[in-house]
Amino acid sequence: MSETRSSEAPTSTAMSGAGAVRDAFERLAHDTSARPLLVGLDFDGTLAPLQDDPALSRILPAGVEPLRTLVATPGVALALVSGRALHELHELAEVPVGTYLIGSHGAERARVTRHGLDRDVVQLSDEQADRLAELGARASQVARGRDGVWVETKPTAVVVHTRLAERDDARGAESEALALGDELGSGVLHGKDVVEISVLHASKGEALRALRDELGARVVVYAGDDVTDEHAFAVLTEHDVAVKVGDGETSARLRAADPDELVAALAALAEALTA
Ligand SMILES: O=P(O)(O)OC[C@H]1O[C@H](O[C@H]2O[C@H](CO)[C@@H](O)[C@H](O)[C@H]2O)[C@H](O)[C@@H](O)[C@@H]1O
Repeated sequence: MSETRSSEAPTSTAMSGAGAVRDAFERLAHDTSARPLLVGLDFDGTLAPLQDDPALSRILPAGVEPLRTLVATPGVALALVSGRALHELHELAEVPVGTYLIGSHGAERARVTRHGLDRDVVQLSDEQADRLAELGARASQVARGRDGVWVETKPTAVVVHTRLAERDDARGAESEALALGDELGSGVLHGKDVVEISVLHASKGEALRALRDELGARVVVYAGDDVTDEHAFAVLTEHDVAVKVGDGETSARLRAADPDELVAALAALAEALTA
């Protein structure tokens, strides 16, 4: 039933080096034809270092001010594009008013306003809601008896987390979760120590492309760390800027070593935009 989205093998090796991303961002800031500019950023592993407990994830302090500057710059739009449930992304990311939030890998969308979230509400059909409930129950069975494996429930998906489990338990749980996704899901994402089974078709790539079209963005910057971010890289053009954060195969042309390096490059972008 499902479509597994993590197996689309990225092919190229990104250009690394602390200066490469910063240089590309600075060039973009000085190129006035690159407006409207849309900056899309993944959250976990990109703006926020990975944590054993997802509730503890926070944007790096050095990233807060650059994001404010991006949103305040005419001709520039900021979007966080995450697998997180929208309400959770809003709470954890603490982004400025005006930021677009894309949650649940594209299934949810909102804009941050002074009065809270202006959001599109996700409506599950009865069939989808029933399937989500069944997925939750079946995912709990996958976790049962496996130390460190636990289940997160989101508005459109369940996630089997394995970061805290020993290798055999993690592998066993991931393999059973993938099979469960094939049986009952509409889409399966195999990310970093997570298998996410959704009852809706959605992807970061489709959501990013829709936002780009709405805003009429001429250039898009997108940065992300996980295999699920490859779907966003895949919709970019040769004029856009794709940045893989951390290790791993990717179709992105540039690579930042970690969230610290990415955030430093965002600071350079913000500074160049206001110079
Ligand atoms: O698209 P993202 O913003 O990267 O969100 C993807 C998933 O993020 C969370 O899991 C990941 O981060 C956790 C906290 O650092 C980490 O413990 C886990 O191993 C990572 O996969 C979140 O819990 C998931 O629901 C998101 O889909």
